[in-house]
Amino acid sequence: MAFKHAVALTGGIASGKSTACNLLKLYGLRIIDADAIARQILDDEADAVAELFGDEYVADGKVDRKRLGQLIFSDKEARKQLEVLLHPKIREEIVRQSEVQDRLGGPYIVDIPLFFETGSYPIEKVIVVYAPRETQKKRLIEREGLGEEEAEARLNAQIDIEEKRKKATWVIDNSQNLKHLQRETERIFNQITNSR
Ligand SMILES: CC(C)(COP(=O)(O)OP(=O)(O)OC[C@H]1O[C@@H](n2cnc3c(N)ncnc32)[C@H](O)[C@@H]1O)[C@@H](O)C(=O)NCCC(=O)NCCS
Ligand SMILES: Nc1ncnc2c1ncn2[C@@H]1O[C@H](COP(=O)(O)OP(=O)(O)OP(=O)(O)O)[C@@H](O)[C@H]1O
Repeated sequence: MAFKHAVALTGGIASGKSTACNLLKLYGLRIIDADAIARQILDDEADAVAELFGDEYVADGKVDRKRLGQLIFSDKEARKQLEVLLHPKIREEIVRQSEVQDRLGGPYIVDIPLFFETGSYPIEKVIVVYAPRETQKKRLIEREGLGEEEAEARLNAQIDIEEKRKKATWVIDNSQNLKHLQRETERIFNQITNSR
């Protein structure tokens, strides 16, 4: 069963999904945030994380996200293990929240960074927040203080942004400044509401 009123929002790492969602919120759209759900679930799974990867990844009962990020973006096998632990639970919670929002009617946004990678969400309309790979990399390095190599590893952990762009129902172009992103977001908000 597809979620009739849902619009998925995805993109690449640091392409501007959260920034675009904050702007869409200003138009009154409801947002389900997969990263926030994933954060909560990871905290609940601290014991399992320690068992899988070692006690050094947990301090005072909380997962050391920075340290875990360094591991999982440089080690494909570890990333797979973390995904096997978290993704079914993340999916379950997103589906639960989408059922609630679908009953309320639409449209509403489901911000899922790995929408195409997981391929497991019954949502037909998809916004891709687009910025070219080099721009993603620059913003990622600035935001996280990463080195070039670490940023490349994070980009390589996802389907390339050009591929995602081709599969979009709508593209929000975030290759320029924030003023431009505001105009893009308004344009897509109008298209979402007019397409119904
Ligand atoms: C590894 C973790 C602890 C790093 O935390 P950190 O605070 O540094 O990053 P944050 O959670 O803000 O994620 C930033 C971005 O990284 C990308 N990302 C996260 N996990 C993955 C992954 N498994 N594969 C590819 N990209 C990923 C997404 O674009 C996400 O938006 C965290 O990303 C995590 O728990 N990942 C596994 C859960 C997951 O797959 N989340 C993606 C959303 S469903
Ligand atoms: N148009 C823009 N111009 C300059 N900086 C921007 C622009 N859009 C977003 N940024 C900055 O780039 C970084 C990435 O943006 P944001 O956090 O919204 O991306 P994201 O896709 O949600 O990232 P992630 O995949 O890591 O969750 C942030 O530091 C944000 O402030």
